[in-house]
Amino acid sequence: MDDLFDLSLIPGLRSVPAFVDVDEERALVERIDSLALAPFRFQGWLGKRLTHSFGIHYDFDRAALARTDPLPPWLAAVRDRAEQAVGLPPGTLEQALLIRYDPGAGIGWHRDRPHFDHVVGVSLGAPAAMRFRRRLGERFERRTAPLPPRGLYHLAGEARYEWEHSIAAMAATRWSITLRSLSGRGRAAVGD
Ligand SMILES: O=C(O)CCC(=O)C(=O)O
Ligand SMILES: [Fe+2]
Repeated sequence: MDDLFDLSLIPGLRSVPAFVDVDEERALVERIDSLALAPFRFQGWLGKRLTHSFGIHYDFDRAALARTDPLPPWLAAVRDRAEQAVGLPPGTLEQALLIRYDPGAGIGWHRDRPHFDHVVGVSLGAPAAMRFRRRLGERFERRTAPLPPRGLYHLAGEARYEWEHSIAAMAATRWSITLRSLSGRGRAAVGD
């Protein structure tokens, strides 16, 4: 874990700058693009980003969590390495959410659903930045973390639970692999 470093921006936010190499990035992008990516749905709204989930599926329309197709081998391999990189036990990151942000697509301010606990992301394609904010009285305290292509980030603790995050609309295409563990609430929701 020597290459995992604390961005020092927010406790709980850590990164691995070159988690995948250029050849692997190209292969992963091809794999993601070959999936049936669908516009992200939120309470009847269609988002601009395209997504596909494995392992666990969260249906925002029905606010229900359910098990879905297991991670295919190429994705399970990334998941296994990500767990090792951040020091989580094997099999902890049960959900993989694949996203393609075409030009104009981003993700608005949010905290990830309470059904999930650890959040580990891998960035592919165009560089982006993850913006963080947390309310401080009348205003927001803000931080910005770079999301370089091929890098991994880990959100836990304060960065995960006390801060909201967002990504501004992209100018060029970015793909991401977001791996998440289930919280106690999430495990109860899927019937574990
Ligand atoms: O694309 C990313 O790296 C972040 C996605 C995200 O924040 C989410 O799906 O909750
Ligand atoms: Fe998120």
